[in-house]
Amino acid sequence: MTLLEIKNLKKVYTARFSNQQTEALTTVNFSIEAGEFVSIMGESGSGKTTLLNIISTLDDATSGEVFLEGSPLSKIKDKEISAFRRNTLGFIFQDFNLLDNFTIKDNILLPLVLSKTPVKEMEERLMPIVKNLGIEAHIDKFPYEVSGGQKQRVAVARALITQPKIILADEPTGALDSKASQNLMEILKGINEAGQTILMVTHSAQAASFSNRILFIRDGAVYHEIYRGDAPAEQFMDRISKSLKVLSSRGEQDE
Ligand SMILES: Nc1ncnc2c1ncn2[C@@H]1O[C@H](COP(=O)(O)OP(=O)(O)OP(=O)(O)O)[C@@H](O)[C@H]1O
Repeated sequence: MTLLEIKNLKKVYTARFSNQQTEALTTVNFSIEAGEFVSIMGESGSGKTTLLNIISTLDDATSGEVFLEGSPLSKIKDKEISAFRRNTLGFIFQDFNLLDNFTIKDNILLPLVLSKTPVKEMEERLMPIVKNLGIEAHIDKFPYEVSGGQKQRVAVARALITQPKIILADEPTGALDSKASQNLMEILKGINEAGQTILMVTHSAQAASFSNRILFIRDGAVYHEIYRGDAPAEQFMDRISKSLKVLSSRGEQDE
C-alpha cells in the first residue's frame, strides 16, 4: 500500500526584502510504501529540509502535492493541522527537542496529553515503549540528567507514543557519537522491522545503510535511488559512498 506520495512538488522561496527567488525544489516525485525505511541524502542546500518541512506540513509547497494514504495534505484545514501533525506524524530531530523542565516521562507523554488521551491508556502505551528502548530506568529524570544517546531514545519514544503513520527523522544521529549513532540506528531498524514506516534525512552513509532504500537529491529533484535488497551492510555502504561521489562530482564520472 502506498503510504506517502509526493507529486510534482516545487518550492520557490522569495526573500522578504527583495524579489530574489530561490528554487529549493524543482520537481520532486516519489512514493513510499507502508513499512518502508527510506533515507534521503544530498549535499548541503539540495532541498532535503525543505522537502521534510513540506511533508511535515510545517511549510507549504509552491505547487504540487503530498498525499498521505491518498489524501492531499494541502486540504487539511488550518485549525486541524496541529492535531494532524501530532496524531499522524512522529518527529525525531538532530537536537532532540526535549523540554528541559519536563521529566523524561512527561516529555514522552506530551503528545498524548495534548490530544487528551485517558491517563490509563497513556500508562499502558508508555511502559512497552520505554522498555523496548532501554530507558525505563530514566523516566523520572530530567533531560539534562541523561546522555545524548538516551535523549535521542526519549525522542524516539515520544515519536512512537502516538502510533504515527510515519516517522520523519531529520539528521537523527547528527549530534551523537559513533557508538550512540550505531545504537540509535539499530533501534530505528528494529522499529521499522516491527512495521513502522520511517523517512530519514541524513548526511551519514553509515546511518543511511540501515534503511532499505535511499533517494539522492540534487538541485531540488530526486537524482538517483538505490535499494539495499539482500546486500550485507558493508556492501550497501560501499554503494552509498559511490553514489555520493557521483552526486558530488555532478554525474561527471561513471558510478
Ligand atoms: N526560508 C528560506 N528562504 C529562502 N531560501 C531558503 C529558505 N530555506 C532554505 N532556502 C534555500 O533553499 C535551498 C534548499 O535548502 P534546504 O535547507 O532545504 O537544503 P538542505 O538540503 O536541507 O541543506 P542542509 O543539508 O545544509 O541542511 C538552499 O539554497 C537554501 O539556501
